[in-house]
Amino acid sequence: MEAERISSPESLSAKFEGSFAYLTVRDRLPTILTKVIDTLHRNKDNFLKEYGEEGIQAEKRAISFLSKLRNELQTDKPVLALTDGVGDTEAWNEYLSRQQELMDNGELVSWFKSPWLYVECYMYRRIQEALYMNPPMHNFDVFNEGKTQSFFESQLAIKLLCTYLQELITNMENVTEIKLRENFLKLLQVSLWGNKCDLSISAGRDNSQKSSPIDSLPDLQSFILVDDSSMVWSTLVAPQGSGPLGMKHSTVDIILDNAGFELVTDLVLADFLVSAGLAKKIRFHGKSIPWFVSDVTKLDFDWTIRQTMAANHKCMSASGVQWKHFMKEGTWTYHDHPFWTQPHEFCDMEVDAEDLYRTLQTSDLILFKGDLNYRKLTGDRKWAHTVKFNQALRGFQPAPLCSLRTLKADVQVGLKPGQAEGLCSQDSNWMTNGRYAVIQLFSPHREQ
Ligand SMILES: O=P(O)(O)OC[C@@]1(O)O[C@H](CO)[C@@H](O)[C@@H]1O
Ligand SMILES: [Mn+2]
Repeated sequence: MEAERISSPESLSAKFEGSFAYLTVRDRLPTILTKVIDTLHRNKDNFLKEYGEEGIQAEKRAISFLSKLRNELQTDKPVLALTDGVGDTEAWNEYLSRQQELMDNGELVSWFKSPWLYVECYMYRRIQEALYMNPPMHNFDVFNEGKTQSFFESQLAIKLLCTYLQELITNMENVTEIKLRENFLKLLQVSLWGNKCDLSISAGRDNSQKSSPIDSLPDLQSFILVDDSSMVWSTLVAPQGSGPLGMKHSTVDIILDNAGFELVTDLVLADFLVSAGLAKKIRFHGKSIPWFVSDVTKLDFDWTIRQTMAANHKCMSASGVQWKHFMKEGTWTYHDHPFWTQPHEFCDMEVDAEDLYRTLQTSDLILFKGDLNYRKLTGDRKWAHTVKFNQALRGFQPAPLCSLRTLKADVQVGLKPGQAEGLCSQDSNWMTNGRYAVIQLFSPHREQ
């Protein structure tokens, strides 16, 4: 494993002028900070109503902290240690020291010189610091409005999807294995394309699902660059090559990404897995702080189930009621380990978050949703496109795992020779425009 790490390519970074990382740090991150500041301004009256003068003072201090942060970023100042003294502060500051050791010629870790993955995660953690340092604002989710809006803007697609799910469940009894497999593959793809709807890539602008998620699948098929979905199915139904369909008592872990439409697609897939007897337990993993604009927190997760239950639409509310029931009886559980909101590459997990790694080792299949998880799986490095997924994981192999990701960052491994060149000639932004996707599996049980 050590040899593999030594041969790892360089991290993506804003130091490569003109790269997507560079443009993100230069343009997208300051825009997001400006929107956060605007959100605090707009909520001034609410803070006054809720907390009186103390609320207003806290809001002012948080805004000034965030304006300073934006300035630090834009002028490429050194990255500062966190001072808020909460549970993960030390881990963050220790990670900063690690980054410092990687710098050449005594240069300081800074926004435009250090790994993009690190500084981008760090920005979201600093936004949280602005709130932690200014109670009573510490529980305020600066991204809440965008997340709830994206859920409401996708209502039609959500209703269609819930209707589709309820029909599948009603007709589940005499379904053949071929049909079951077909339905599974469809819902896996719906969950995959749900990842188009994130608000970080659009710097907070509306990016919701407007068309029918099932009807669009055939047109999207050719945009899936790596499609290991048949092997995902095999992993689910007979992981060790034994056991009849549905007898495996599998645990499936879903590492969630975005709230809004994407979360609904994940819940629908999870419902199908349980209702079809393909999984016995689903463990959802979300974020413990607001993260990358649209990522799911526990509040978003619970809110989404409540909203779905309360919908004035038969199939949607039936789905919500079922999901609430799964949570209540423990068939579904929600977890938010702090590691998910730290900047580490996942190959560090076994050492830096051993408890989480041990939990994931008990999984039969781990689904990693979204682009940021892919970046962390592959370390956000300049891999050649033909490098095997397994190699880019650099020893991160807790259990069979599958990435469901639309491409929104310039890292992609596991392509066939010539595939990337072909894509480049058709669409020069293929790695970052979210039009393409992968369903990419690593399984210790199969030859890589
Ligand atoms: O993980 P997600 O929600 O699919 O994507 C998050 C994301 O849009 O944020 C970054 C842009 O700031 C991109 O690298 C990345 O694709
Ligand atoms: Mn996200």
